[in-house]
Amino acid sequence: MSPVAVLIGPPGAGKSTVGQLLAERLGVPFTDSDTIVETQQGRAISDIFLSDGEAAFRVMEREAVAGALAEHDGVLALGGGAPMTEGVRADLDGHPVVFLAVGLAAGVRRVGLSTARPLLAGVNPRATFSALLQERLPVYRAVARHEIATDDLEPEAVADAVLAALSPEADRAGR
Ligand SMILES: Nc1ncnc2c1ncn2[C@@H]1O[C@H](COP(=O)(O)OP(=O)(O)OP(=O)(O)O)[C@@H](O)[C@H]1O
Ligand SMILES: O=C(O)C1=C[C@@H](O)[C@@H](O)[C@H](O)C1
Ligand SMILES: [Mg+2]
Repeated sequence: MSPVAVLIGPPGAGKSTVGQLLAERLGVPFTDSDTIVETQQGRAISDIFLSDGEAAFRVMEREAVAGALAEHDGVLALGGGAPMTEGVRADLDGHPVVFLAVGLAAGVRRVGLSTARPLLAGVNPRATFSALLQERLPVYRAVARHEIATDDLEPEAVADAVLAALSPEADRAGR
């Protein structure tokens, strides 16, 4: 058993929102590596960052992703930074990975100033988000089979685009 779709992308790309829609459409379960880590740890990711640090979180995240890739046969959304871990990238090989892309303006608008995202909780979330996009874009692209630009699409339309990309024909052609 393995996921029918794995969604990656920066914070605010819509992985959780679109992932749930997609799972409903396909009649399969949805899970999110962030939720798996929080459930296993019994605390919020912001608390894990605060007390254990990011490196410790990345280890927990890698284990959560590996487990879900092996066992979850629905839609899986990954934490925004998960593909930056080499072991996660190796584990993603062969899975139907879809990159939900979002530009700086839309991304910042969507994430707002939520303290639930520890990496963006600094003094200049816009600059942080911009640097994060630059660093991660090539990595997201390298691991994904498909890329969907979400800036001008409602979540329902993004779900449509993911379904179209994952249709057997498009998938075989790597489109
Ligand atoms: N295509 C979209 N158009 C407009 N708003 C969107 C779209 N996708 C998501 N949103 C909104 O943006 C916010 C962030 O979406 P979501 O939590 O799904 O992102 P995420 O990729 O899971 O982020 P994170 O990595 O932080 O978990 C939510 O308020 C959601 O309703
Ligand atoms: O972009 C990131 O590095 C993160 C995104 C969230 O999904 C969480 O996994 C965590 O806040 C880190
Ligand atoms: Mg999410």
